[in-house]
Amino acid sequence: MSVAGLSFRQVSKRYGRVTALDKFDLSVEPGEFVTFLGPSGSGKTTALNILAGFAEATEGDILIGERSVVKLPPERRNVGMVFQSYSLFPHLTVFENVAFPLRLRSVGAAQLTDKVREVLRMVHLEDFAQRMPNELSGGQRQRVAFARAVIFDPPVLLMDEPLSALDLKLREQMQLEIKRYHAQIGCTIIFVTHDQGEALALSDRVAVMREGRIAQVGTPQEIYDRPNSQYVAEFIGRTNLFRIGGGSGRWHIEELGMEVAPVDGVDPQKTGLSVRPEKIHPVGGGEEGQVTFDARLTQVIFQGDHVQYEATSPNGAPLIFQDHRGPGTRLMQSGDQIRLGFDPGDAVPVALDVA
Ligand SMILES: Nc1ncnc2c1ncn2[C@@H]1O[C@H](COP(=O)(O)OP(=O)(O)OP(=O)(O)O)[C@@H](O)[C@H]1O
Repeated sequence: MSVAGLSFRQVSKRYGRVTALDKFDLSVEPGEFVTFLGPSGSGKTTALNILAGFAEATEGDILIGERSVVKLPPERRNVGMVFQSYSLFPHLTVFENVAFPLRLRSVGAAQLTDKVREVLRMVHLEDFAQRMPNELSGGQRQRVAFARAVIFDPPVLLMDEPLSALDLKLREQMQLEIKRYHAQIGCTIIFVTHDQGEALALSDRVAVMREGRIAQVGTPQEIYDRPNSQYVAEFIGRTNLFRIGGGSGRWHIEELGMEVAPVDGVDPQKTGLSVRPEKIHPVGGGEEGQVTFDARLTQVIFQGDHVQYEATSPNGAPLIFQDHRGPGTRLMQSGDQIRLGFDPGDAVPVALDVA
């Protein structure tokens, strides 16, 4: 099987006065697993539909491999698809649904049967080959759709919320299957989800979308550890966002009533400091080099392996932090006065949303 990279080049899509995609630019390497992540309406499905050929770009170009595909119908783009809108054929059995792409390609009977069995085994549906789609659960249908999409070893596989109908356990199982499939076959995958955990778990790179554009694209670790903006920091996981006040010289963190060293080349007017909850810890006092401050606990949420705390700073700003529990750790109580601290290196400058 050949593996193809792809690129969106300044692709825009307008529906009347709505701009669903706005000069969208992205290059994906052959074999890469890239996820489009973003809130409802940010343009994820539009980007995938245009790549698949189900919608036409208003302007711009799309390349799969070296070839522009914008003039090709969906079936000539040679991509596998698991789309909610691209449902199973209701009058065909599971076996025939899955075999369909091979019949289109005139694959011989023996090879076809072997291959259908193999992919049905992969999605744990080998005993369901003779069922009709209306005799399956939503999750089973999604797995048949996945089997049908991958059966012809497509160089590019597109998936739009393929796991949304599954319960948590099955969802995690299918995530592993998709990861295993990708590691084994190495095709290029474009995956759409609004589940950030799923995006971080599966992808080589995540493109965080906002109003038809990419707000940030990077590895899951880059996106989580080094968000470039308040939008990305708040969309991926939870964070504490501190405002910077004061003039030149040292920066004044308003919420904590304290000063920190400025970061070169960063405009404090347009910048906040994002500190992830797990980077803030209770401290004994006087920790060298740490930013430390007083707080009062307002909420203690026990989560098994860790505890999630909510607190307020002396000037009433809300804070969140979490602690992993060592053996015999005493849980703090709501109302406790504590001292918290973080390493200044864990405060990431992020562009503030313009009000
Ligand atoms: N056929 C259409 N006609 C008019 N507007 C559309 C059409 N399809 C999408 N839009 C608009 O384009 C924008 C992007 O929609 P899109 O479906 O790409 O978002 P999404 O990020 O996939 O959202 P969701 O997570 O809800 O599926 C939205 O404002 C949507 O209302």
